[in-house]
Amino acid sequence: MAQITLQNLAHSYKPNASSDADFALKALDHVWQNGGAYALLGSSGCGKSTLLNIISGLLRPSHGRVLFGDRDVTEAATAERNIAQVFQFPVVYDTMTVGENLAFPLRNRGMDPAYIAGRVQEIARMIGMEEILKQKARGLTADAKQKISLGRGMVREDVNAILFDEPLTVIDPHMKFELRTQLKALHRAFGHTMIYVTHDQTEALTFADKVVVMYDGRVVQMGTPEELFERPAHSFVGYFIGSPGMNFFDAKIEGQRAFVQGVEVPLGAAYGPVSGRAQIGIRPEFCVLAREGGLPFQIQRIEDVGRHRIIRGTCGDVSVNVTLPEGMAIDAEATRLLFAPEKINVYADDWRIAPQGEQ
Ligand SMILES: Nc1ncnc2c1ncn2[C@@H]1O[C@H](COP(=O)(O)OP(=O)(O)OP(=O)(O)O)[C@@H](O)[C@H]1O
Repeated sequence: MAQITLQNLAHSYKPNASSDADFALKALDHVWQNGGAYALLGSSGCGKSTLLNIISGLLRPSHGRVLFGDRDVTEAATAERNIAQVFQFPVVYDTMTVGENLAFPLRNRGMDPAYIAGRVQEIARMIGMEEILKQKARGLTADAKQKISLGRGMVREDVNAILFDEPLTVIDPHMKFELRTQLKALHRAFGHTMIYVTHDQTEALTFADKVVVMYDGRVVQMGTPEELFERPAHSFVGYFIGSPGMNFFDAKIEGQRAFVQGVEVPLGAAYGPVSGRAQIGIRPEFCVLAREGGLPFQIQRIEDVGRHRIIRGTCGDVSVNVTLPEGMAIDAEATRLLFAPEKINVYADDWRIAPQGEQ
């Protein structure tokens, strides 16, 4: 296993890239710690596959270096990098049995047969396939075949990293949770460095210790699920993480106060001068309906989403979502919206700014 370091890495598919817009992956420096479980999250086209392909060696970056431990592998082919990969669609040999498929990467490297047998048993147990090890893969469902692909991705103990590219795409929705849980268990048991690409925030947040959020070719934040929720570093993270995402208001910031639509909103901490477009961001979970104070609020509709309800409304011309906790009644006379001051984040040109005194 190895720590993976990306040094001043960037990639353009164009031969003579000049502007920022020409880069599918904008310059980044980043370290993936040995043994970490990472998710690479972002919407379609933000550069996730480009980054993953550079790490796996399928794509040579136009700028910068990739290190595995101390070794510069920028020019090294995939086979030399000693990584396992699991793709969107199952890659399974139909003519082989389930057990032979799982054993394939080990046999290929001439490992000891007794070791292979033990390791295949161990993996089969973890993916729930012990009973069908002798069955041919032909005729198995797409779910089952993808489970084999996942198992085969995990079978080698000596890989530098395991890369997953949207591995649950073909999996039935009710199976996704089970497989994610299994992957998490496999990570705990074997401690491999794992990088898991997805555009699904639930998959990212349940799988990873650290989530790397990409937007428009840039890594905009790398953090724990809690950090992404509490302190989104970029407005995109605020929108993208959470259901529904964060509410944003244009604001004027003065010390420990914001002014939104002419109304004073107390902040949880003091801020220095803000340059650029200033906004405050507040999650729907931290907004409260009231009869007085705060901003004028008009309810448009109420959605029941199981355990809680979401109130969709407006403050002036800004659409706002409010999450109403389970069991709480809606006050029909509430026409104002209050925010929990300590839960408000302040943004300048989409980037979060730290309040005074924050480390
Ligand atoms: N081979 C290529 N040649 C030229 N442009 C490419 C190539 N592959 C990707 N791109 C462009 O690079 C950008 C990033 O694409 P990439 O596939 O890395 O995004 P992604 O986040 O993985 O998207 P998806 O989730 O849809 O796979 C996109 O604008 C895409 O059109």
